[in-house]
Amino acid sequence: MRSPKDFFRPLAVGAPDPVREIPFRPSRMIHFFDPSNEKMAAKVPSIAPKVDILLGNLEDAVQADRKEAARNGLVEIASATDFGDTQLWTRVNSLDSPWGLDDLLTLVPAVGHKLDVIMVPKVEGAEDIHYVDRLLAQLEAKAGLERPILVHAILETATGVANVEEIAGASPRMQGMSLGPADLAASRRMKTTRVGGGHPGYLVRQDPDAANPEAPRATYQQDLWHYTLARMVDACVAHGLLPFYGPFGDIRDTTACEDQFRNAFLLGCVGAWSLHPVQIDIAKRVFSPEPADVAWARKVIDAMGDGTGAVMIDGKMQDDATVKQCRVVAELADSLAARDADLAAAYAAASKEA
Ligand SMILES: CC(C)(COP(=O)(O)OP(=O)(O)OC[C@H]1O[C@@H](n2cnc3c(N)ncnc32)[C@H](O)[C@@H]1OP(=O)(O)O)[C@@H](O)C(=O)NCCC(=O)NCCSC(=O)C[C@](C)(O)C(=O)O
Ligand SMILES: [Mg+2]
Repeated sequence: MRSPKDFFRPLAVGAPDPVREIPFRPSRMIHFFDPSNEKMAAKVPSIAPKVDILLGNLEDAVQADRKEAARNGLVEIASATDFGDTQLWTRVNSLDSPWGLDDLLTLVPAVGHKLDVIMVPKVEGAEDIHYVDRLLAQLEAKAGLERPILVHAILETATGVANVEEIAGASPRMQGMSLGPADLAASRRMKTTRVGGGHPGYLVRQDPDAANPEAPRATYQQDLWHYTLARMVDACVAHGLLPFYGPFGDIRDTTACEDQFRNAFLLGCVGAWSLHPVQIDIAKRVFSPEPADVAWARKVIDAMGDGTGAVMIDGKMQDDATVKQCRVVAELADSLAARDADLAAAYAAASKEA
């Protein structure tokens, strides 16, 4: 293990200094596109201003014989497009694949100055992050990059979940994590064939009615992903990283997608993946606090003065802890509103009414 004194030293001579804190930028959705798919690639300039993060996917969902086309397509798109304040990410192929190394060797010199974050799939432990960390430092030094490229891990194997804390703390480059429910289900031998979301068979059933044991008993579908997501959120927050829900594969079921995203939002995630244009607005809506909640948060912050003591507002007790909860909501609203005029107007109107 590196000494804490060395943790923030560059891992290659000439590489940029590692960041001390992960910058928070609006991150409500990571929109996936396949750079080898001409139709999707053609939509990039019009989608970029509508999303917080655009991700050129090189891994799963790109056919094996299209891997090079996807890699080269991403270089072309990244070079030709002005992304404004939208972040550009990529998901490279896994470290044990025939393509992962070439992805990094191609992308960093060619478009490293445009890439904010590299998503690494199937991360199993700190050793995977250490490998990428050193390699990126060497490539950054060689390319003369002035800011470090950050790393995002997908949690999609049982071993990765078991090692989630050490992955989160493996490098100052660690920006965040996402849940990978499809690979994780396979790795754990779970018996769901869905990509994220609930399952009708994973339920609890109401007790029988003693007076009428044969009467139908209500069942309640449970969240298969709650445990993993909660562990991931804690590991991320403990290490100053941003947690994201991953993909929701049932594109047509926009209602269940919204529910799953909202659970993740309430639990502490900053965003989710959008796999199809229809999921962009769902993520935008869900991961932006409700105007009424923002107005309430501001009211509590105003009433709490220096943030200590206890007061009653509209019948509810407020104190040093609740003002912190309210600051979380208000600060997120402020950072989103700074980039979104409609949201800024909605928050201002709701605060005026409150
Ligand atoms: C689901 C699919 C096949 C339906 O694609 P479609 O063409 O059948 O859908 P459509 O409704 O007919 O599409 C309408 C239009 O939108 C376009 N379009 C469609 N999607 C996009 C997009 N993302 N970005 C930009 N444009 C898009 C599409 O090209 C079409 O354009 P057109 O009107 O000109 O004909 C398609 O949306 C798609 O391929 N999405 C990305 C899938 C992906 O990236 N999967 C990997 C992430 S999930 C994962 O890896 C799991 C994980 C974490 O690893 C793990 O849990 O283990
Ligand atoms: Mg996967």
